Amino acid sequence: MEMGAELVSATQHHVDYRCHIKYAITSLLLLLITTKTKMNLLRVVVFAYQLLLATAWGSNNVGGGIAGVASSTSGRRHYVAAAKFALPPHYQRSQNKFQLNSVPNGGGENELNGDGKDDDNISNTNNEENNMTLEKASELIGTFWSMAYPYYKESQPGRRLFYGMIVLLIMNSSVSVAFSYISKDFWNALSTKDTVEFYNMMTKFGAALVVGAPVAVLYRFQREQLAVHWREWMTDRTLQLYNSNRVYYALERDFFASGKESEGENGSKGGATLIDNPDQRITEDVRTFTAFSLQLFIELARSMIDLVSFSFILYSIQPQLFATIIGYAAFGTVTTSLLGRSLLPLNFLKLRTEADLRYLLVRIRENAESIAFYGGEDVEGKEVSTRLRKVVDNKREINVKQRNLELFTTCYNYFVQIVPVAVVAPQYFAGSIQLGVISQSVGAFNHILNDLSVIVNDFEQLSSFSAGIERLSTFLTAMRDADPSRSSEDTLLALPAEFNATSIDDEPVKEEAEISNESIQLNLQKMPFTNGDNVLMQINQLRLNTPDRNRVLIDNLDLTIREGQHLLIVGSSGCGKSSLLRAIAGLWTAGSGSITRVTDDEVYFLPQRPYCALGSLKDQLLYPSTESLNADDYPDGHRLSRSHLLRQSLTDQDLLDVLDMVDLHELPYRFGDGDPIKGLNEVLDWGNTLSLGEQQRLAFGRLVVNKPRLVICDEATSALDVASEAKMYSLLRNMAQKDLKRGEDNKVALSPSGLTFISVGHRPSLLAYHDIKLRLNGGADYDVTQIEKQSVLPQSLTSNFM
Ligand SMILES: Nc1ncnc2c1ncn2[C@@H]1O[C@H](COP(=O)(O)OP(=O)(O)OP(=O)(O)O)[C@@H](O)[C@H]1O
Repeated sequence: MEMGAELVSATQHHVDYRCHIKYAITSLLLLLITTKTKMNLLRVVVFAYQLLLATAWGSNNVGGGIAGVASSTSGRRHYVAAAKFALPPHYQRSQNKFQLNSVPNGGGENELNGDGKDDDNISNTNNEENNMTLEKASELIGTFWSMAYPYYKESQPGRRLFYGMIVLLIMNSSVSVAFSYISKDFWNALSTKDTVEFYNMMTKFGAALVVGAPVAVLYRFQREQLAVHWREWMTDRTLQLYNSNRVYYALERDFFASGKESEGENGSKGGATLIDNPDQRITEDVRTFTAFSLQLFIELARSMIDLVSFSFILYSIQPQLFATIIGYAAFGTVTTSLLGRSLLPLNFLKLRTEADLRYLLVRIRENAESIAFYGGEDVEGKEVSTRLRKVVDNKREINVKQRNLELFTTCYNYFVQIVPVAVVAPQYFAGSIQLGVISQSVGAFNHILNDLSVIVNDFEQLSSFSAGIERLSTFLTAMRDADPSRSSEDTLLALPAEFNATSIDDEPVKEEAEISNESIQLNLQKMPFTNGDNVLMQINQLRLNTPDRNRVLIDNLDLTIREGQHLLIVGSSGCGKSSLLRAIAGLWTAGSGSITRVTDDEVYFLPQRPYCALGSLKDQLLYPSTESLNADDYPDGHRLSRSHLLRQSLTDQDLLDVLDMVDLHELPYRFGDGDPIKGLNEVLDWGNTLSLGEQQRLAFGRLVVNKPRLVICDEATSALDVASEAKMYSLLRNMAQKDLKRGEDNKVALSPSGLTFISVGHRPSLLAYHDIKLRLNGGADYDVTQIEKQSVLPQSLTSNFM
């Protein structure tokens, strides 16, 4: 029962004798909360509550109200304290202790700074930097604040939930206090054998239960509601930042280009912070951050109230005990911090080694077929064992550190029983105080120590939490750095000014995503950007490096693509054909020169292996567009991007026609058991169901639906036979010419002013569909030629589409 549990919990609090700088953290946090923000309401509420408590004690004035409280609580405490002497020396955690459960957290020192230091080796970080200095602690609190505050600032439902929780927290604490009084009087009545008072207190207890139980339940419910809402908001915000301007790609590109993946390392390279396992940061780290922050806040708020009250009590009983408690707490804090400091990087490693192991297993699952064909189980199994070994080694090391830490904390906890008695014993022997005062002193001393005991009690969890804060902030900082539309002045969770930056103005948008000196300048412009000439893309003095900047793939490239001029890029394998397309897409930015092209919504890239999204066959055709965007489908505060709304409304029959155009007319019949509409809406793992050739043809169908002006194909027909390839390119040429002749009167509307395509490929048959050929020979060696007239499209292959 909740109330009973509160009583037991309140009692256990007195037994949980461990110390620490909750003073420091509490005051810093509350100082921040009350000064850095305008949370006057919170200040007023806390103050009012303290006033309420003081008034309550004043009205209960039996030989001094406050001493009365001490007396009433210390009696219970004394029993339990005595009982604890008989217990084995281990932590006795109260119900409300922070719980990270098994969710690991971490943040490597090598990552934490984000200052470009190439301190890759995590073990090297186990040094001075791991000490929790005051400066670092305040920096940490600042970081914590920058991640926690935006939610409460921006989300109105979040604020409502928070204030509701504060009110219920205060009510809940008041209920606990009320129960402690009722309990005191109850036991007094029992000890004095006052039958009338005993039954009177029984009645009061029942009445208090009727009020108190719902309050306690509602308080917990409100807390959970807030935790869920906060997590949802923060995860969604993190995801928005992750998806904005292809930040997710930039992070992966830098991480893999650094070669860290195979080494399982982390760190920074060329000024960019390398991010391992972003998926885990978005899910686990955010969840732990929000959940633990709330628990911490609640614990601190409670402790603050407690601390103020009982400090007063202790001081009024024995002033010298006050000095002792501060000294004892300081001693415990320093020693625990020294003994436990190596847990911080170990906790970071724990998170990463587990994530690396999981990542490998996911990779094996995704590539199951290839591995099975190769019979590569043994090789994969060896790598799994290696990663598992790292997980286990790390856990063993943590166990050893924890053992050492617990040796100290256990002794420390035992000593807590003796210290206050030792301080007041001389006065007792001198006959100036009674035994009861000693019991009061021990009770109040223990109570305060418990309030001060965050670090000793929860060092590992706090260290995990602080590592988690740093890990998350490193991730948020890296995302900010990787987003060209955000500046280092932006707060960590601020959405970019232009979400999914795609220029709709006549002025070119300049994207300079590279952090180091040189980067390719990508200018996006509404087309046509050269009057009368209809230039779709212009490349000037392009030098293209690999992301690690170790190689120059293309140098001094100048190229202009006009509307209707279809370009074929050829060259030997590895010369940089696909890389050029990546640069055009804005994915690779290492190098110099400029690329000016039409805006992203006018361009469609067809990779060699098309991506099949989760969803129906219809969704595959529409990808990446969607028929509607509804704000209700997204969490509170989500900013909707409009750039991928379908430009035209298409009926199911239109989509069946599109499938027909790409020779996939039987697909919806096959998957809909004869009913094509059913087949269109069938949800399957299409990437693993369709053959690569079918997927490539489906990708051509997407062009019809999405109506781009510039199509860029990277070996997009490699899995097709020559006849099918001809059909796909005929469709492209048809789309390029049709509208120029006829306007928009087709059943399935096509590009309003034609379509131009650029292809990369090896097959000579491709020459027939293109007008210009760019041959890359490596570096600055390239040539651009007109394709000979004899490479005409065979009529037999195109007649279906013209
Ligand atoms: N992430 C990367 N980091 C460093 N080098 C890379 C990266 N990706 C590709 N490369 C290298 O860049 C070079 C060009 O690759 P690219 O994919 O552009 O070749 P390609 O001309 O398209 O070859 P193919 O015809 O075989 O597809 C290759 O030597 C490749 O090894």
